Amino acid sequence: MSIMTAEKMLDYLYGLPEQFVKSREIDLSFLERYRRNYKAIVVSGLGGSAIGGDILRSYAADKMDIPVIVNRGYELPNFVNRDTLFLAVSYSGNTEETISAYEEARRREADIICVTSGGKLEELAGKDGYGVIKVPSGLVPRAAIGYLFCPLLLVLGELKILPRAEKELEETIEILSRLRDELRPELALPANKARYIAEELRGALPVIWGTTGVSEVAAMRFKAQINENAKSPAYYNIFPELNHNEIVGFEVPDSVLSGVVVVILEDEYDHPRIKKRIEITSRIVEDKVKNIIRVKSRGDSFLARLFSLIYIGDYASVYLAMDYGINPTPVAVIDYLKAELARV
Ligand SMILES: O=P(O)(O)OC[C@H]1O[C@H](O)[C@H](O)[C@@H](O)[C@@H]1O
Repeated sequence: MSIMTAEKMLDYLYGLPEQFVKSREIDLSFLERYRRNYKAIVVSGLGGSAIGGDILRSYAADKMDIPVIVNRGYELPNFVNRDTLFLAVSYSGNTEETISAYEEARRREADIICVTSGGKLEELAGKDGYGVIKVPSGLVPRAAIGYLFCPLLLVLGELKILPRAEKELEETIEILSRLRDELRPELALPANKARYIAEELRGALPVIWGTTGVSEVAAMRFKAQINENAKSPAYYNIFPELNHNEIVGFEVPDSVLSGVVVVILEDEYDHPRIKKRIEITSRIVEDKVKNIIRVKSRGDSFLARLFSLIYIGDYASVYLAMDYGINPTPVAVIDYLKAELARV
């Protein structure tokens, strides 16, 4: 494991708690004209910029009386109209799907706020007269998850669509600050949970399981971080859904399953029936796969618990990259894809 190749990404990871601290200083005075009764919130973005929307969606599920929808594409659902608050999130500001969705939201006369570090999105929003929350540049989108999520939470809090989450943010900062010491590269196995997970995932096919609620988004994030950082395939699913299909897929010959490592992301507040499902399912698959790793969330509040799982997964994905001798930061194949798309 060489720290050199991953230095940049490890620095970004280390700085995550400070992203929450800095985000609390965002000037939200522009929100005066957004004080309306919206019928829906739509967050539009891709990859590392969309996941903040998913966190908001799951966080808001038991707190809001209007829906939060996450849109990952060029087009918008039919319901989007002038009663919609449309949050366009793109770290670079240049993701074509998000720009297309933004333009569609403008045509539908939705109220729009952009979260970006610049690019075309900032330019368009400036020209069209919409609010822009500018986040610091110089990171990669997936490393800016604090900067990209916090504004969504703060905007909805300021507009009284969601209760303010100051205490939750405080606890999240505390838990992440503690975790980064426990997960730092210098801390060896087995005490370092992220290094342990990476070690187990090396040479394996990662299958990540979360649960509806807190760990669902963490599972989705971990899968994507393994893809982009470690350049490895990975798949995710959630309880109870996976008990109705994926669980049947463990009857194939050993040769197919012997390379699979299942990571289960658990939360103390998981529904009691979900806890039972996790136990039974683990028993069913444990002799068939290479290993099962169980990871528990930390903290009390929803945000702290969710971000604790995200943080462990983020570190594990970078350690997996290091174990493979891969630089976690560049994503050459995505750059290639974008260049090819730009030609047509
Ligand atoms: O946040 P954006 O700049 O809109 O980028 C959205 C996505 O674009 C690319 O595909 C990157 O490789 C992803 O990591 C990123 O999350």
